[in-house]
Amino acid sequence: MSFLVVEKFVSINGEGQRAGEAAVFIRFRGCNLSCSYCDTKWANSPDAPAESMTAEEIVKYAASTGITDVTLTGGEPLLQPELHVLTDLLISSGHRVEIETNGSQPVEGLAKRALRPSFTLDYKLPDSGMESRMLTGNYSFLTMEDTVKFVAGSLSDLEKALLIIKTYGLCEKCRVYLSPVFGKIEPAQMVDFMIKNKMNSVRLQLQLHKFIWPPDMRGV
Ligand SMILES: C[S@@+](CC[C@H](N)C(=O)[O-])C[C@H]1O[C@@H](n2cnc3c(N)ncnc32)[C@H](O)[C@@H]1O
Ligand SMILES: Nc1nc2[nH]cc(C(=O)O)c2c(=O)[nH]1
Ligand code: SF4
Ligand SMILES: [Mg+2]
Repeated sequence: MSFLVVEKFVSINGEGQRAGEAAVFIRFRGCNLSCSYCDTKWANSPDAPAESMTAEEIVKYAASTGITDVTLTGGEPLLQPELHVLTDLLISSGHRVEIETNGSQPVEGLAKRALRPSFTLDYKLPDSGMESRMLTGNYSFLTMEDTVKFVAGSLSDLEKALLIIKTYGLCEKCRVYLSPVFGKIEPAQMVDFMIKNKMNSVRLQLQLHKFIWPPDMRGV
C-alpha cells in the first residue's frame, strides 16, 4: 500500500491549534472538491507529479527531521485509502498527527481509533461553492483537540459561519477558528463582526506562512 505525495517539507505550521510550531507537512495528491479560493489547486490535478511512498517511508522521512508535529494535508488527505495505517505508525513512533480535511469526508473511523490523530475540519462556506458537500454529522466525533474552521470570503460567509456555529453548538464540542480567504476580506472587518456578534471562544487566524514567505510559494 502506498500514498501519493506531491510535496513533503518542514516549516512552521501556519494554521490550526499548533500554528507557530515547527511541523512536518505531507501533502497528498487529489481532491474531491473544487473550492473557488483553493491555494493548492496544483496538487489536486490527477496528473500532478507525485512520489509514491509507503507508510514506512513517510514515517522514516518524518523521523529524519527530528520534528514531532506532523500535518497530513492535500488535496484531501481522507481520500487516501488506508490512511489509518499511516496515522497509527506515525503516532506510535511518537509523532503528534493533525489532519487537514475539507469536511466532506467521514472522520468517524479515524476519530475512534486508540491512536487518534486530531482534525482541522473545514466547513466550506457559500463563497467556496462547495457548501452542499458538508457532512455535519462529523461534528459528533470531535473533541477539544479538534477544530472546525471557517474560511470566509465575505460578510455573508461570516453570517453563515455564525449560524452554523450556533446550530451545532460547535464551541462546546471543539475549537472554532475563522480565517479570511487570503486577500479577499479585511481581517479587521472579521474582528468587527466577531465583536458585534459576541463570538466568544472563536479565534481569528491568519495563515502565518503567507506573511513570512510569498503567499504562493510552495514547500513552506
Ligand atoms: C489546501 S487545504 C487542504 C486540506 C483540505 N482539502 C481542506 O480543504 O481542508 C488546507 C487549508 O487551506 C485553506 N485554504 C485554501 N485556500 C485558501 C485561501 N486562498 N485562503 C485561506 N485559506 C485557504 C483551506 O480552507 C484548508 O483549511
Ligand atoms: N506553513 C504551512 N502551514 C500549513 N498549515 C496547514 C497547511 C495546509 O496547506 O494544509 C499549511 C501550509 O501549506 N503551510
Ligand atoms: S477541499 Fe481543500 S484542497 Fe480541495 S479544493 Fe478545497 S481547499 Fe483545495
Ligand atoms: Mg496551505
